Amino acid sequence: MALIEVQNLRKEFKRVIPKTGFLSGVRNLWNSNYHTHVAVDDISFQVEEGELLGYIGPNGAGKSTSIKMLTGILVPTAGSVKIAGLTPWKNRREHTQNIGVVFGQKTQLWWDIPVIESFRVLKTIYKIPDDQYLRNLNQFRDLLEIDQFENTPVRQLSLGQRMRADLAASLLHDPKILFLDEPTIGVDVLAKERLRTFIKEINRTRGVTVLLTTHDMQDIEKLCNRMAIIDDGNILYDGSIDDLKSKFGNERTLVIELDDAPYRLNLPGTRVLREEGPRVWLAFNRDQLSASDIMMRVAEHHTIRDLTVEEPEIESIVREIYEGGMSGQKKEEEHVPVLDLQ
Ligand SMILES: Nc1ncnc2c1ncn2[C@@H]1O[C@H](COP(=O)(O)OP(=O)(O)OP(=O)(O)O)[C@@H](O)[C@H]1O
Repeated sequence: MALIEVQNLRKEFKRVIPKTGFLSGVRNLWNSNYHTHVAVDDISFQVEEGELLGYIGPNGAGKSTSIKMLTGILVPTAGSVKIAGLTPWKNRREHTQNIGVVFGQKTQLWWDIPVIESFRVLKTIYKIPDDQYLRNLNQFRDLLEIDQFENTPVRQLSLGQRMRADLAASLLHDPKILFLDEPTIGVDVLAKERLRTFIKEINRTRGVTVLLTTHDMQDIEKLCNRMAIIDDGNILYDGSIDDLKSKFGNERTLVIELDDAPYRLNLPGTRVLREEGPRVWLAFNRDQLSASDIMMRVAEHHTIRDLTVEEPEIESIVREIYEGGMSGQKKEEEHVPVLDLQ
């Protein structure tokens, strides 16, 4: 049995349709006109122990609502969730012992007390034995260097420091599963790298299963081997990043440096993305053309000094899926128009 089993999960929110006009403020107090908003429509997936799953989607797709149901904060309208055999919103106490949660936008720590005091409060709440607490604290001092700021109140920490403290706090009780909702949001490049290294390390060494939501595709590329793309409350894609690239990322870019300016470089099946002096970036569909075909055609008119083939960026594949859904047909028509050879 998988560690996380989600089946036909659905969440509807009732929203009041506001009354307008005379005394609307008062009349809205007794307003019983609702419309139903479907935040999560019908989601099913499974996560095996030790997996690191990226859960991504555009704003409003339903990611946070899903995470809130998986952590037991929200009760779904329909569907089922079993995590380590428990139903999160029914077995909240036992479930809380199994999970750690970090919301990048909101700290779980107490704002006005030093970080280490927050940790002590958590030690009491989770009934963490002394030896386990000290072992974990020392490891986090080592890996996250929290000793540099553990006596500082949370409100005085930088965002990167706060995220390190939140991550450490979420793991003090040795949870099996870690839910990370945008853990790198707003932090600088170096701090992001440090957080990613830590997440990878605890997944590798402790076998912690991680479900990560993020808008940063670098997080996904560097951390996850599997990703689920969600939009409008439904899963559009669930699979490996390599599969996503090979199924949907059939566009490659050939960067050619010529001896002269790329005059008359107008080849069927390619699209000029950029020109910079003697360099030109040509997009092509690798199912229809090969880099060597293009090279030969270019060599008929120019002397080639250098060339490289760039793989598709996961960022651009995901952007295309957000914009055009999963239809490969649409993407090909839009992105690789056939040009006439001059
Ligand atoms: N408590 C609520 N009441 C009414 N509608 C809600 C509530 N919470 C979320 N929604 C709506 O449900 C939809 C999904 O929201 P959700 O926060 O899950 O999206 P998200 O994928 O996490 O977006 P983002 O990337 O912007 O955080 C949105 O349209 C949102 O407005």
